[in-house]
Amino acid sequence: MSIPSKIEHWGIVIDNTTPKVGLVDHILKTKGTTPFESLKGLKGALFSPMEIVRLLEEEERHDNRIVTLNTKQSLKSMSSGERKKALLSHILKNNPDFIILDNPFDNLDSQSQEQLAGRLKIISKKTPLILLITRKADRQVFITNYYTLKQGTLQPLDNATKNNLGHTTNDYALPPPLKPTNYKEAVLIEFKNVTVSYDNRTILNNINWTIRPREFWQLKGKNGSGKSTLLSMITGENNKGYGQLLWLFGQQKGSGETIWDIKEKLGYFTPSMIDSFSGHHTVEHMLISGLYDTIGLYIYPPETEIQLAKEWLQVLDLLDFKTSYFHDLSMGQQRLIMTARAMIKHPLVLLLDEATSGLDDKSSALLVALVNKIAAESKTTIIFVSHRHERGLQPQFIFDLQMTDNGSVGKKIIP
Ligand SMILES: Nc1ncnc2c1ncn2[C@@H]1O[C@H](COP(=O)(O)OP(=O)(O)OP(=O)(O)O)[C@@H](O)[C@H]1O
Repeated sequence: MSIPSKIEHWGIVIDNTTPKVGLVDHILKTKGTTPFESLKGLKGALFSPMEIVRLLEEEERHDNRIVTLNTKQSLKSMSSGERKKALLSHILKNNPDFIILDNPFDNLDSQSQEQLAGRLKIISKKTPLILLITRKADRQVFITNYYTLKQGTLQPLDNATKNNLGHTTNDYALPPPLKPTNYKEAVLIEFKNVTVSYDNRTILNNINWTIRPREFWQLKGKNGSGKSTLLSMITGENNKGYGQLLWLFGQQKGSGETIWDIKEKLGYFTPSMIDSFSGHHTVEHMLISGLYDTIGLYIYPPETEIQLAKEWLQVLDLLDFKTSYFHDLSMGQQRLIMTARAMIKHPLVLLLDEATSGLDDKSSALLVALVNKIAAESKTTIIFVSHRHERGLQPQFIFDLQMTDNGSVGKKIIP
């Protein structure tokens, strides 16, 4: 197909209530009509988290390595930033006529965001791009036409929507735990000179990190710096901690603790937990399931737990959705519920891994407000992982993974 001489690009500002699959279908169906007249007859490619989930499933279920065919590393073992780079390179190899990019900057550290912005600018000279974005900061200079979806049709973005960054919180107190903790030690987690390597490549170099009760940490670091690796050593999912000086809740790693001993003390949320969850559970039951360390509830809960869920829903301002199905909520609402689900038992440590990725500004602000509230009103230690400078987040400490040729070193920063 021939590409028109004047290349047009579109930015579509979406929020977490926008049905993205429907939007992409809409764009593909309406190419050739306003505002996509110039795409008539052209063949597009999709760059999106949904596409990465699909490729991961291809790899997992059918051993079909589409994107990483010529590399040693599987998509699964790549960091999220590396996955995005691999997908974009794969798409470009196929020379699409236009590309729809769903929140391409999400999950990228600031340097990778700049690199991607530079790459897109170059691509934009030859290929029409349609950018779906949820964050104002992700607008690109080469895009002059911004749209938003209203009642199923795309309309030029008005100033009111452009500046809609408001958020609300309410004054309900955080519900207390059903069972108070009896943890008495001064330290919760301790890494002493911990080093992790994969395939002779050092990822984490001599990490020293002491985490105490009631602390509020942000874990930062560029893509591939080892944040997920470090977290997986805390959750017990990574066996690289064995034989190292790593203590979890007073016990040295590998000294007989079970994964359930650890899970009991942790509350954990990362958005991929929702991607892979397809059950039909009510919002109330999703919340209560955090008390059982399951995702979704498989028993009838006692009255005390139903009451507790109600109090949490009041805090979240979602009481009206108590009996709705979890999967019918917007993405922003789902993230609030999953954060509260991870917190409902008042774990010793609440781990939130990229909890705001893909959220629009308003939903991110609500989630950040909830996390700050948890920090202020509970005894739980928080570890919040995010690439973005999260506006309004109030951590006491930052653990910064700084990449070197010999793996990342960790630095404690007081913001
Ligand atoms: N099982 C594995 N085999 C080989 N390499 C791995 C494996 N797991 C992680 N890595 C590599 O270790 C490095 C750190 O990955 P990790 O996912 O911990 O980074 P990250 O800081 O969480 O990145 P991102 O912000 O992009 O998610 C990456 O280069 C990744 O490719």
